[in-house]
Amino acid sequence: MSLEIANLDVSIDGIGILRDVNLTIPTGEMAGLIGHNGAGKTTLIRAMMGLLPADRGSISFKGRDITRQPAYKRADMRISYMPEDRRLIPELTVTENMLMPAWANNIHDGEQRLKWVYELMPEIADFGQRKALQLSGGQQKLVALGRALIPGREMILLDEPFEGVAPVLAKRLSSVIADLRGEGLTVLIAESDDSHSADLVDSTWRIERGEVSQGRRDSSESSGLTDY
Ligand SMILES: Nc1ncnc2c1ncn2[C@@H]1O[C@H](COP(=O)(O)OP(=O)(O)OP(=O)(O)O)[C@@H](O)[C@H]1O
Repeated sequence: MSLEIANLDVSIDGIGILRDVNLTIPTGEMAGLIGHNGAGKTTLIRAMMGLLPADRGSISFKGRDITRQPAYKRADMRISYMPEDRRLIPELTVTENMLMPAWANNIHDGEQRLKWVYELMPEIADFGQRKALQLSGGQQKLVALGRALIPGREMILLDEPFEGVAPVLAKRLSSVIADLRGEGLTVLIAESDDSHSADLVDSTWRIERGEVSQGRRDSSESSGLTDY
């Protein structure tokens, strides 16, 4: 098992947000985390990244308890995430933005990994010398995915990657994520509904008011999602 979250409680400013979360993803699999706005997707991803402390419970990655490991250690473990709001540095070029995590985390083969990312997404190589502020929101999402892939070689957490992206670019993002299959990467995709992730994932988890339950795909259901 790659990721194992057990009995996790997380609060923000003393208000309980996540309650008794249990979630597992086997190594190399893709999982969907589906929940409405405010359900707790970002909070769970931030807790997994070590950006929010756990009140109770544990987060383990490849058998190692990382619950209280500081956030910067995630890059050492090759875990990375793509924030919902992209967080590119507008005045830097696309290439500089992509290499930023390599510079910040002493990743020595960053340039080599960048080359691989550019092969995966040739369209972003084409605007590598442009400043991030010159790109559309959807193009910035592609760059943010590429940037997450520089350190994220074991696991990447994608926070609403399709949100606000025009259909044609969302399709492209889906196909890039599908191409990651076979790379041995463990992937979590948070989405408000499963419209883009349904065809990508091996398992689906639903989050509602900070509580997580496992769902499965069922072709007989029009929604495509059924509770166990
Ligand atoms: N900094 C904060 N201070 C107080 N409450 C917060 C903070 N961040 C999130 N919350 C609360 O935590 C709950 C979960 O929010 P979260 O952002 O994790 O949801 P989400 O599923 O990612 O939704 P969205 O798609 O809207 O980002 C919400 O009720 C939200 O109001």
